[in-house]
Amino acid sequence: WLRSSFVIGGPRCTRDSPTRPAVAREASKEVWDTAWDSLLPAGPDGSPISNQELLRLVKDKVDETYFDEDGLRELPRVDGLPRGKGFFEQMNDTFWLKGPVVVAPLGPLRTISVSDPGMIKQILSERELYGKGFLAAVGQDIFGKALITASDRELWQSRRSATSAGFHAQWLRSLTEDFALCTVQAMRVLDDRVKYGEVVDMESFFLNLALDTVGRTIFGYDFRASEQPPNSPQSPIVRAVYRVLKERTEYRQANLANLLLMGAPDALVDLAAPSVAEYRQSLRSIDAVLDKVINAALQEQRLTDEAELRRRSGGTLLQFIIDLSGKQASREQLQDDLRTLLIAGHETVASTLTWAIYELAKSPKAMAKAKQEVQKVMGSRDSPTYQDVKDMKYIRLVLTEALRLFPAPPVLARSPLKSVTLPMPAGGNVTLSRGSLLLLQLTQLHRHPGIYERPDEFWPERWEQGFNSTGAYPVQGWRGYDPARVTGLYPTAVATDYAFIGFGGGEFQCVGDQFAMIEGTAVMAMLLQRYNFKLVDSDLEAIGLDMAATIHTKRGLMMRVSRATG
Ligand code: HEM
Repeated sequence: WLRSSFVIGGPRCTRDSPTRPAVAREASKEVWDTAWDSLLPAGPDGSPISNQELLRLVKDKVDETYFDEDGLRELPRVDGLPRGKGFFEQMNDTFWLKGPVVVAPLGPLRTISVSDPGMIKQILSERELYGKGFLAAVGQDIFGKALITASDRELWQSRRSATSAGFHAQWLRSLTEDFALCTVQAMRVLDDRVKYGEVVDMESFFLNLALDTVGRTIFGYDFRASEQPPNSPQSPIVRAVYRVLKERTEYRQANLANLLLMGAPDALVDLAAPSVAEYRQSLRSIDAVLDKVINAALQEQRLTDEAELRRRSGGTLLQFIIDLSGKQASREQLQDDLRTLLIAGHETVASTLTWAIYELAKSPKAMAKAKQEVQKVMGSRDSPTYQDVKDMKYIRLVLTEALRLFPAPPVLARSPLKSVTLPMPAGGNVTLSRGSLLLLQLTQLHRHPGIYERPDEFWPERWEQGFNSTGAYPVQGWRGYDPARVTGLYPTAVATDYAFIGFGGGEFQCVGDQFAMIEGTAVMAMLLQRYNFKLVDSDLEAIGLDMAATIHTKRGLMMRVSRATG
């Protein structure tokens, strides 16, 4: 999808001939505008952008192409990427050629891609001025109306409060033990494969492990994914989860019909699109499990106040939400919340761990340093504590650096809820109409040559000291990075003045960021303590990259894993 945001569209249509009589054009424009306004009127300023209103994005493109009406005329355009190069090189070239703000086609729509930290800061930190627009609409049949997709502010606010209260400090601390238990379970299977000298797909390993951790900690269900053969899970529920993930990341890019058929009745879908029917069946299987765990949590319900709940250690996030809110949240709402957490908290963590082990295996110095840290902090203990996670700073920087290079997701989408004027990095302003589709390009921001020294290099130590704008591309107004501003487990958007937004920033910042960092650090430490890792092929071109909801490999991350001695 990300790739298509640059590539789809082909050559731009030519604008209207200048010889066309201006009067006729004005008249037809008036008819055209009136038709749109009566059929699909723009909503009032500040209101959520409805799915129907999103169709007005097509109008913007037609206005530009046929009526030469284009408020974005001053911005550079991208029609496609240079061929025959790797993804990151292509993004780099585009940056150098066109700068950090470009207009790019996405099928029949027009997008504005941004990779300047100042503009991104303005977009992410302005409360209530931007919604998630297009991407929220596209994801609604998967996530329902929960945090990621709730365009209605009141609903989003209520789900955000309920969920983020659940991620309280006491619970987060107690999670380290759960993460360790899941990792021990996964390592048992890994040990068998290591014994027989098999090549292991570490991407699948991490996906399975991250599914088990989310199941255990968020809603108390043991998927036993780590016990399944990688890439061909036998349990129907694990298969269903992966089928839904695939829908999110692959099928929709490959076949737009899947998306168009989402509202169609089952009988029609069964006939017209077996893959959509299969996807719907998978969603139903997941909901059946969620129904079961919600029932169990309701039976256990002990209504109590938030202060008491915050002192509680252990238990699942679901139990917390149910004990806090009683029957305020409907069963349907709880299902949407859980499906959102299941998907948002699973693939992202697995992707970060995958790229972290890839980079460590490529960098013997970083690997040795990481292993030394584990040895120093954990000694002969084989499961980390929360204090260990805090003490293993280098491992946390390894994860941060992997997330900088391979952000998950690689793009954030936003749409202004009313017309906004944004200052441009090189001076001047750009005015965006309500509903415009903004794409914040994390892959470019995180490799910005004016921010990061040797931007494409894996170099976790860069986060140990402060840095300011450098090199041939100075970034006006960027405050620089100061480690003194890091208060939690990783450098946030605020600490980096929006140069690193691996967990987003502003009001929609990731609700599971601490959860993810604790999990990532505990899992990585346990693996480094027990095994050595060697890449079968380190070349990214050979591994193959798929840009989707996360950056994942085309064929898995194949590694030779052996038991560490000593
Ligand atoms: C390394 C792992 C993770 C990464 C890189 C990550 C990244 C992100 C990012 C960038 C956003 C902001 C999206 C936007 O602004 O449009 C986000 C939001 C979110 N994340 Fe994460 N995430 C991770 C782990 C998790 C985990 C473990 C959970 C839950 C268990 C989670 C749940 C969510 C939810 C619910 C949102 C939506 C928040 C809202 O809109 O209020 N994430 N995540």
